This record gives sequence, C-alpha cells and structure tokens, in this order.
Amino acid sequence: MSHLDHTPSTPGKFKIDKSPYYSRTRWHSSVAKLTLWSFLFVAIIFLFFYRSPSSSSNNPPSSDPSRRYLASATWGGAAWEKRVRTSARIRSRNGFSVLVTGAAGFVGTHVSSALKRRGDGVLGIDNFNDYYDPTLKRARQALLERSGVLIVEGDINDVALLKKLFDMVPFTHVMHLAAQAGVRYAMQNPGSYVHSNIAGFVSLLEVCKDANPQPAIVWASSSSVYGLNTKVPFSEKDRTDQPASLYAATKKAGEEIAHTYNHIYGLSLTGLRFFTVYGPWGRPDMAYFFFTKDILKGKSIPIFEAANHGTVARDFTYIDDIVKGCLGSLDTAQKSTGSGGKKKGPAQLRVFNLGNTSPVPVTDLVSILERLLKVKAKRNVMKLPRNGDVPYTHANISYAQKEFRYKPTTDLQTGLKKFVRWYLSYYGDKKAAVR
Ligand SMILES: O=C(O)[C@H]1O[C@H](OP(=O)(O)OP(=O)(O)OC[C@H]2O[C@@H](n3ccc(=O)[nH]c3=O)[C@H](O)[C@@H]2O)[C@H](O)[C@@H](O)[C@@H]1O
Repeated sequence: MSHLDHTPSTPGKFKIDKSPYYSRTRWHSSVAKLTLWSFLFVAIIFLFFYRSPSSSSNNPPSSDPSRRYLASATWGGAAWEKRVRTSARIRSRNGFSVLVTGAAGFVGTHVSSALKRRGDGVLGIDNFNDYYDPTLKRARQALLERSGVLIVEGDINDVALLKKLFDMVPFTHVMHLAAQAGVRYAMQNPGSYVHSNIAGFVSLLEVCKDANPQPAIVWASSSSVYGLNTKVPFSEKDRTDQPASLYAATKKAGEEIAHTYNHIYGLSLTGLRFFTVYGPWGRPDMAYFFFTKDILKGKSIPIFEAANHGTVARDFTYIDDIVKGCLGSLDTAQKSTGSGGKKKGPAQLRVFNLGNTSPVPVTDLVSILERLLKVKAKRNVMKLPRNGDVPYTHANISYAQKEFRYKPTTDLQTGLKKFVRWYLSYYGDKKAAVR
C-alpha cells in the first residue's frame, strides 16, 4: 500500500503521516458518515425553514435577542382559511372588515371586541411575544375567541403571512396596534423597538400599498413623541423633534414613515397619540398595574419626582375612552386612493391626540390605589431616572373633538376602580394577585 493511496485529492489539507492509524476502510466510512451527516444537517435546516409557509419569517432573526416567541406558529390549510374568513366576515350593513394587529394586546383586545360587537368583521394578528406575561395575552385571546374573533399567530414582519391574509380578505381597514411598548424598556432592548415599531410597520405598509383595494390604516403612535416639549397642553401642531426615549423616537419615525406611504402610494393614514392608557386587561409593565401588585404584596414602590421635588404627572386615559377614539378614527377615515401599488390621487393623512385632558400626579394615582385596595403603599420617592421618562403629559384634544366628537368621560378614580375590580377577579383573590 503506497502512501499515495491514503492521500486525499486535496493535498496539504489532510496529512496522512500525522494519522498513522488511519486505514483506508476507516477513511471511506468517515467520508460516508460525513456525507450522511451533512445531508441530514442540510435537510433539517431545510425542513426548519420551509416546513410551513409562515415558519420562515415568524421567527425572529437570531441577531435580535428581543423577540422571545414561545412557539413557531403555523398557518395555512383549508380549515384555517375558513376560520380566517368567518372571523373577518362583515355582519352589519355598511360594516367594515378590519385587520387588527396586536389583537392580543391591551388596546387591541378592547378595540377588536368593540368592533365585533357592532357587526364589523375582525381578524386579529399577534406574535404573542413574552415582553410581559403571555398567559395574560392568551386569556385575552380566549375572550376574543368567545366573541368570534380569531387571532392569527404571527409577526407583522412576516410579509408572506400578511399577503396571504390580504389575498383571502379584502380588508377595508387596518387597525395597527402591534408594537413594542414601554418607555423605559427601550434602554434594555433597543432592537425590539426597531423590529416592531419600524421594520414591522414598514412590512405592514408594504403589503397595504400593494393590496387591492388598499385599506385605510389607523395606527397607534404615542404621547411620548412630544418628548421634551414644554408647551402645554400638547397640541398636534407642537414640535415633536425632541424624543426623550428610543421608544418615542420609533413612534415619531412611524409618523414620518406614514407620511411617506401616504405621499407615494395614496394610503389613508391616521396616527393616534395615546396618553398613558389604563384599565382592565391592562399591561403589567405599566406603573398603575405593577403598583397594584406591589402594594398588595407589601413591597415598596418607586415613585418618581421631577427636579426640585417637582411633580411627575400623566394624562391617564381610560381604555373605553381610547376605544371610542379608535372607532371614531376608523369611522372618519377616508378611503385610500391608490391600488396595486400606484397612487391615484391625494389621500388623507391625520394625527390625533387621544388623552383625558386632566393630568394627575403619580402620587395621587398611588393614593387612589391605596383607598381602593385598602392597603397603605410603601412609597419610595426618588428622582426621575434618566431613562426616557418625561415629567408631564397633557393632551389638547380639540382636533379629535372637532373631527369625531371625541370626548373622554372617565376620570382616574372611576377608571382605577374598574381596573382594581378586574385585577382582583382576574387573579382570583388577594393572595393569588401578588404571586
Ligand atoms: O402615553 C404614552 O404614550 C405611553 O404611556 C405609557 O408610558 P408612561 O406614561 O411612562 O406610563 P407608565 O410606565 O405606566 O408610567 C406612568 C407614570 O408613573 C411613573 N413611574 C413609573 C414607573 C415607576 O417605577 N415609578 C414611577 O413613578 C412614570 O414616571 C410616569 O409618570 C406606556 O407605557 C407607553 O407605552 C405609552 O406609549
């Protein structure tokens, strides 16, 4: 047996003299094994990405640690299509067919349910990420399912899925509420804000502009776009070029992106600047929610104060008032003017403040919770950290008032009472509520 017999065809990469025990048989079997394993590896990767039409893009890019989806969702098939169509079917005269993104979210659930109640067709989409407890999102999903609203599990970055939905249903409107929310979390996980609030919004608009008919779009911006603005109350005409957090910056970017798609493609777009929305089925990352939990637990709560012991206050807005604002916006949204990616004429472009118009100091919010819960809070007053928070918000709502008679009717005391009642019933009892 010559040395050459053991030498592979790419000399220099395999040095036989360093492997004296290497026999021809072992070499051949290793090559065979290597080929087999390589084939299996490629096959597994292939299966992973192409197993279902959605799985390729439902899952986040691995470079984005933010998106912690619990399962790779699947969609498609005759039964699934039937459920989609049934959910989106209009049941009232002149009703809409609305795609609600972020339907398992706080505002998304309430808006979907209100639309369904009045006879509109509603289809939800949500990626059920675990930014906060996904069991709460699943409970909201179950609630909606009981009223006939299906939530498709998927990400708004999944263009193939969105296209499929538009192929099946000629949506008249999109209520776009899917977003990475939260002001302070943006410092921990900036990528998730870019992923959902910018890339996701663009994916959605790309599909909407190609749709025929193009839907009218109403979407959630934020009061945070006013950033360091000091002129109060905040009016839509005030400057919004000084965001104090990346969250605010991505919402502001959304407003500019909306302008572009309106300008180029004739999409009808309405942005809603929500002011600190609260209520039953709310978001556990928000202060009123985790203050309730921590007060019941006997844990101290951090209460921020502005410079020189200044008051930090919010124009807290009750969820039912926000729902009225969302429906008013949908009802007054004009049709998009383009079709199949081509603009045919100028289209509507609006931005509304949806607030309560009566800011309340955070210390008063805590006092109301103490009375409702009948527990004294352990207050830990501290300087407002430099984490994106602004000291004060106050909405001027005259534009929404003029356009669709927007008029909030729930004060903080009344709204928190409803929240606490829900909180205690949802978590069973006080003991379960603090776990
Ligand atoms: O209005 C909005 O657009 C925004 O409202 C809320 O943001 P924020 O007003 O900061 O609501 P919370 O996080 O619930 O904070 C409420 C108040 O409690 C204060 N706070 C918060 C957390 C804390 O530990 N202590 C504390 O005093 C905050 O400074 C703020 O004044 C939402 O979280 C955002 O998603 C939304 O876009």
